[in-house]
Amino acid sequence: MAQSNLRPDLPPLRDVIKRHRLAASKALGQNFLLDEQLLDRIAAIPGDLNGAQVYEVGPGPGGLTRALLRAGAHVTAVERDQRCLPALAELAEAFPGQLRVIEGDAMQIDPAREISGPYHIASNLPYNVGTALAVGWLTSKNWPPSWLSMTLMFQREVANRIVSAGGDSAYGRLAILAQWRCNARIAMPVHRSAFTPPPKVMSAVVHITPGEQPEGAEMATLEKLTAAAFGQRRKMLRQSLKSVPGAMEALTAAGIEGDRRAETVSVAEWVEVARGV
Ligand SMILES: C[S@@+](CC[C@H](N)C(=O)[O-])C[C@H]1O[C@@H](n2cnc3c(N)ncnc32)[C@H](O)[C@@H]1O
Repeated sequence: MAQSNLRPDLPPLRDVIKRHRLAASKALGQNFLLDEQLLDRIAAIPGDLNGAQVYEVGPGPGGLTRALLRAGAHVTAVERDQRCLPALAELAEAFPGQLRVIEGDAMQIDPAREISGPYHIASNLPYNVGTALAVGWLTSKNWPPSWLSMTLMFQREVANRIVSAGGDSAYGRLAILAQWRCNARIAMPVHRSAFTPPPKVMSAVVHITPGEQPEGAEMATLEKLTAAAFGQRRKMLRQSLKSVPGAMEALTAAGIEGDRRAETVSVAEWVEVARGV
């Protein structure tokens, strides 16, 4: 695959935004990152991207996109806001053959259909659809999935819910979904002041890589169990799991006492229960 070590001189992102009149739209979750050093650090999280394929949701004026391109990645980016397309076309010209922009709604797009071969996902996600997109990629029917890693910006609270190891209020279905067959960690906290305009909340970049799917455990069973247990998270498991056939027997077989609550059960223990249902 062609690799680019060229570092074209690019105009500052502030100038791009001004010239293309990209006033941030709240409805589209637009909070732009303009600090190129920070963007280069985010683009470095997946590791060496030289010649790699990357899928990006919401390039906006192209801050993260240019960092990915500088790292030598071949980027397929989906942007909903038409106003950003001329700025992205300029970026594509500066990195010939490295950037393809799809105008559309990422909720309607399956990256595996757009990119042939494995790819990384990297995005400063629009907050209104970020969790739904990540859940879609995490619940891929094919395992290992076609994505090699995900480097995703979330509100800090959502990031904490993804990486929680249990025992706290952040722990729930999202943590289990993210961790039962993936490794998930917070790679970088990002202060709200790094964004233009600054959002009300703090953010964090989460790095997720696929692991082995545990044998004998089905995602549908895991979802059923955790929906029941975390839907009534203050209750003891012997109460909250009553509605799931076979759950009590599986709990006993896994050596988990019925008087425990959902958030005290580790991801590995939930997998063990799912195996037994
Ligand atoms: C938080 S901004 C990030 C912009 C840029 N990547 C950056 O880091 O500065 C989110 C971007 O996602 C775009 N967006 C919002 N909803 C989208 C959707 N459903 N599909 C594709 N892009 C979307 C917005 O227009 C915006 O450009």
